[in-house]
Amino acid sequence: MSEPLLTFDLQLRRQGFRLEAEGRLEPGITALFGPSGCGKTTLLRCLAGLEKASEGVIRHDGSTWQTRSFRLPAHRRPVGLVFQDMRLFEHMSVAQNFEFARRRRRAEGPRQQEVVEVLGVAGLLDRMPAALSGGEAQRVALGRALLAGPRVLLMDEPLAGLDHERRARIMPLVRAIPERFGVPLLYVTHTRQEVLTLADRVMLMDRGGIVADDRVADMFSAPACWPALGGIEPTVVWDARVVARDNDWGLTALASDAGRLRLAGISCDAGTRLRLLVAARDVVLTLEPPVASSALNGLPVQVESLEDRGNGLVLVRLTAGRRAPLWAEVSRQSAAALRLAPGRRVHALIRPQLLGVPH
Ligand SMILES: Nc1ncnc2c1ncn2[C@@H]1O[C@H](COP(=O)(O)OP(=O)(O)OP(=O)(O)O)[C@@H](O)[C@H]1O
Repeated sequence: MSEPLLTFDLQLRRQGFRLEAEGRLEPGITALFGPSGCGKTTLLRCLAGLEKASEGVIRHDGSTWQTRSFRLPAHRRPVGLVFQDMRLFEHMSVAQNFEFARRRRRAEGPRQQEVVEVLGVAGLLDRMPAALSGGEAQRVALGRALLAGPRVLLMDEPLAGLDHERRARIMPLVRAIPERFGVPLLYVTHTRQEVLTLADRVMLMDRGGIVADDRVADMFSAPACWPALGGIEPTVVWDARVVARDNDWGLTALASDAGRLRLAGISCDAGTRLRLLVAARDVVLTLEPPVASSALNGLPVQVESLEDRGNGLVLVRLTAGRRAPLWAEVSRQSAAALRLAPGRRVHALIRPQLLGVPH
């Protein structure tokens, strides 16, 4: 596993609320997810040095930002902040906003040309903030944060004010940041879809504490986490990589821990990383590999355990390929007919859903 870049062990007391959060930020995008009022924004503010009453320790890549006796002021922490309300300087053009950020730099930062190109804002440089749409302003805010040369980017529901289409356009840009600029991102969101499409990891927060921190695929596949993720139905998330295109049939072949898969209706280059979601109700079990079926994806699987849901349905935990988890929901009658029991090998026909942004 890669070295953590940022570690924290923080406490803060307010009337009716107590933050006691310990964790670490890994490279890539970490979604900070949890119910309203659990302390997500407060944690971001503590990391940025904006909560004077916070106590505890923050270390970043060999340097110390905070201990019991020392506190690096907010303006000296190499942190970029992007909020929903993005606070561009209204009296400066986009180019001047960028220039201001570049002058604030204390260390190396990305080239403006690269940031402008990645965020697609070349045509906006002469505009004033008041003349930008919500999506444009958010891209400019992101550019400004990047040009200040942050070592950690903290984003608090940056896309919450945007409609679905604008979000969908900005998400791949956000997704590209850690790799392109070498900056890890802590991203507060209320939206499960954003967690699934954007994040490498999820930090689950509840009542002021970090209650779980894991890879998205592991978190979403674990029943113990389903209530905290908003009561999702049994589901697994698999990360996969495009290995080939079959242009005759318009199919894309993917490699995943579960085995080889094929998807229709997408067009991606070999090597593109994708994320798939497979809901238990989109899995059909058969004793033999299907001879004739319209399902594109059939995998040999092994039964791990069964849970009678009490409503005529049985939830079956399976493993596929290199121990990729899979859930199937079948009727009690089907479970009996297939003689499902731990260790039994059967076949699963699955219908994976592709999640928005390449990973
Ligand atoms: N300025 C403030 N003064 C006093 N209490 C505050 C202040 N800001 C937030 N709180 C309280 O601190 C707790 C944590 O708030 P915080 O905004 O960090 O939660 P959150 O998880 O970000 O919520 P949301 O998802 O609704 O944005 C809540 O109980 C909130 O009411």
